[in-house]
Amino acid sequence: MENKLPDMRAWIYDALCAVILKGTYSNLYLKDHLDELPENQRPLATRIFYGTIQNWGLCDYVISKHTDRTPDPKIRILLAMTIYQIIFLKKIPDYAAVDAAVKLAHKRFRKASGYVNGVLRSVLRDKVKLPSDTLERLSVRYSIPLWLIRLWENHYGLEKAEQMAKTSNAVLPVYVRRNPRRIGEEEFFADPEIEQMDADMGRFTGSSAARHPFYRQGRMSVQDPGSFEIVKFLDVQDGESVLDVCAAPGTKSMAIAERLDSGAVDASDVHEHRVELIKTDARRLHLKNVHASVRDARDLSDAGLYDRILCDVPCTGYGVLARKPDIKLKLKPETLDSLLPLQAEILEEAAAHLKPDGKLVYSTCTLDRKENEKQVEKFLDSHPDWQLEEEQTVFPDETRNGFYMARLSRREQSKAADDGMKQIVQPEE
Ligand SMILES: C[S@@+](CC[C@H](N)C(=O)[O-])C[C@H]1O[C@@H](n2cnc3c(N)ncnc32)[C@H](O)[C@@H]1O
Repeated sequence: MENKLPDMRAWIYDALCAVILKGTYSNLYLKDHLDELPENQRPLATRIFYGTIQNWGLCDYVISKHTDRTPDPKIRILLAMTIYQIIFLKKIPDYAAVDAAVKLAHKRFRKASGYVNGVLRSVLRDKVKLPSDTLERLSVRYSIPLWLIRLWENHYGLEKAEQMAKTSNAVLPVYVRRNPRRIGEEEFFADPEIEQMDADMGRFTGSSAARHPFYRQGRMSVQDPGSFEIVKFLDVQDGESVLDVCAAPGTKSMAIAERLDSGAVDASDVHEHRVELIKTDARRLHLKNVHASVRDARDLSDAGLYDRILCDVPCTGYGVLARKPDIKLKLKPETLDSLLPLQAEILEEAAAHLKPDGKLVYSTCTLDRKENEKQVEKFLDSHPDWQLEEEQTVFPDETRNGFYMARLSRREQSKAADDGMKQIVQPEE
């Protein structure tokens, strides 16, 4: 009988071609295609797939040391995924990884199989030395471009730069957030696949959170603890009105709305298809207090005043590289400062919609002072009636993503000035 199951390495190779050559998002590719593999092959295939993406720069460096030719992009992918296995996967014998690659090369691009064999045999024979310069070594070892390692060292010091580079390759745990409206703490954490961290968050130890009954029943969501910190930092009180101006896919909006008995969240985003994600998730979680709409945060002229505003602005995403390894493939120095004007405009526009006593949180999932501290400093310089209540940088580590958050409010004096009637003196009769 003909075997209809795909060869695992051919499957991984096709998956990497889709991500690296066509720009398909890795998580979406897995969502649509992982079940083509037998269940017992999925964890290893996922590891090799993500591992190759995370270590793309290192694998490419090794290739460059073993061949004078620039390989065809497809052959480079096959070489890289095999080198990843040779360097990192102790359980796979080197010869097995190389044989599988040569067989696949023979099937897919017959003529080049000799070249693939030659490069890989050379990799097995001679170990590659990493550069001796510290920053260059970090750059190659963790597949982060040198300009970004330099930026991190410059902004946060060498130790933190190394931590960020290292954890960009971490395999982070999956965390789940309890929906307190639909399930009590005791029942939630009695589930054998959820390890309790605090009253709301747990570590998910099962194979798929999205297939867990609690997820389908709207009793839990997937969220990184660093992202949930931003929600807590916004400090929303029951009954308050909340505006989330860059809300899609809605993770933080949902976390806020679940914790309100009264009060509502206006969750808007500029991309229509992403606003659909907010609506779908609000339905799944049975949240009627989330109002999703398409809106450019640079023009909120149709919005009123709010008690709490969240500006979770688009950013370079250097804090979430471990969970979104595709970002590593697209890192380019020219994109570095490209979002600064948009972030500043969003903050400026949103601030005009805060009630006098309200609080606004500006947050990013990146580690870059220009997008974080400097952005807030610039805002405060041009708004002397505002103050920084608190700011926090959460560095990514082996357990979670990295984030920046700053809570801003108006100063006491300006609150009084905003309350116009107190300043009016009645004319004498
Ligand atoms: C960091 S993500 C937000 C994540 C979201 N807060 C959550 O917790 O699920 C940034 C969002 O900003 C949106 N965005 C980009 N430019 C925008 C603009 N001009 N106005 C509103 N949203 C924008 C993007 O579509 C993206 O969904």
